[in-house]
Amino acid sequence: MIRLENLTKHFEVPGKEPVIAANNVSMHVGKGEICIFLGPSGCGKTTALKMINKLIPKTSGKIYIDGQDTDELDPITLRREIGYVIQQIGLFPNMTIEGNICVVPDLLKMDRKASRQKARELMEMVNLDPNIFLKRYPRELSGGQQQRIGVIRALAADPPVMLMDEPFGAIDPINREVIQDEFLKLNAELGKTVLFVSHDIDEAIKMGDKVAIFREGVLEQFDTPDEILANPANQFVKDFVGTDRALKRLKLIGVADAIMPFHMAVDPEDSLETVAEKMRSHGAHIAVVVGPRGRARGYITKEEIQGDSSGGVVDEYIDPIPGTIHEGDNLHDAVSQMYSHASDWLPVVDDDGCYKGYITQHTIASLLGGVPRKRGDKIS
Ligand SMILES: Nc1ncnc2c1ncn2[C@@H]1O[C@H](COP(=O)(O)OP(=O)(O)OP(=O)(O)O)[C@@H](O)[C@H]1O
Repeated sequence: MIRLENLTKHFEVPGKEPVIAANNVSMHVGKGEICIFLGPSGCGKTTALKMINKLIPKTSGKIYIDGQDTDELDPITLRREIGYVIQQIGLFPNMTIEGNICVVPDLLKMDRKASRQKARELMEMVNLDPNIFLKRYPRELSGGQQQRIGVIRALAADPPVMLMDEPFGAIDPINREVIQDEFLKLNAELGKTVLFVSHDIDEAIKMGDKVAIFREGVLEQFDTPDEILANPANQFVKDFVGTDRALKRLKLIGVADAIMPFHMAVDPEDSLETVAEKMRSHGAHIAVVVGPRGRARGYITKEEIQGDSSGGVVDEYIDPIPGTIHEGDNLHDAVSQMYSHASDWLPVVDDDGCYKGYITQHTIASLLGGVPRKRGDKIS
């Protein structure tokens, strides 16, 4: 969808050597992918982004969007295809929120009624009540709400490509997490191809299908977040991603993908003999006792029941569960829970609190030691 070929930018500085802000940068970002431009201050992230919508003229190289050489497009036509979101937001203070969102559709003379309806839909998608906010002015919104409007405004004309320059950089950490989640959800539905500047490695890991790490205009590594964390290309990338890169990888793996392949759900009235056999055949150390409504009521261990030949039932050996983890959480959340409960395993539950299976520290450790993973890979 977006292809950069040897993209280069030299800024001429009077009386000095030119600054090389982009040095032969080549990459391809597929349709619907989110690519994060990451790197320290001054490494050329913003310059690379602004060359794509011609806010900064390139020195050399090529930029293709959907196979089209952007040299052949005038800047106005090009920018119609590209939504642009910046940290400073830049809403027009004298226009209502509705007016702000519909600026580009109105300029493009798109159907007024349809664009206003679209504005309402987009607002609902980021949890802003259109009946309350559409008629307000930017100063009547919080910073986080204004930034949501900045994102919606860029999406209003339905461009296939979005350029986002540290869009959530000025938002406090808690709201930033919320707005990141909202954006991911929104884009899962809209499927835009997104280039997103950040200097926050955690944001990059969370948001990016691909991450491009820059240093002094050079693209040092371009890969999936997990590949970058598992196999940094050089010492610079290794230092940049941090010494806790193994722990960061935990955020990339969903709890649902690490559930043990056997559920080991047993009934309180099951005989110990049957359960012991079931555990033996699966090599399981734990079985989870599930009540009539599907909730995890407790657990039993292999060690506890293996010497019992009294013909008893599971109910006699139930220990309380150490806590639960939701199937939609990630392994970082799970490990954190395990440590806080001093447990090496956790039962996984769904929205209704029903038992779905369990995860163990041992499996998590072996997942991290294995080959880099793509989002959605399951354990085998
Ligand atoms: N108009 C300009 N004239 C000269 N040098 C410039 C100009 N614009 C940017 N630069 C230089 O180009 C390099 C890349 O700047 P750029 O703004 O792209 O970096 P960045 O990675 O986005 O940084 P930050 O994270 O601080 O925003 C820097 O060394 C910067 O000083």
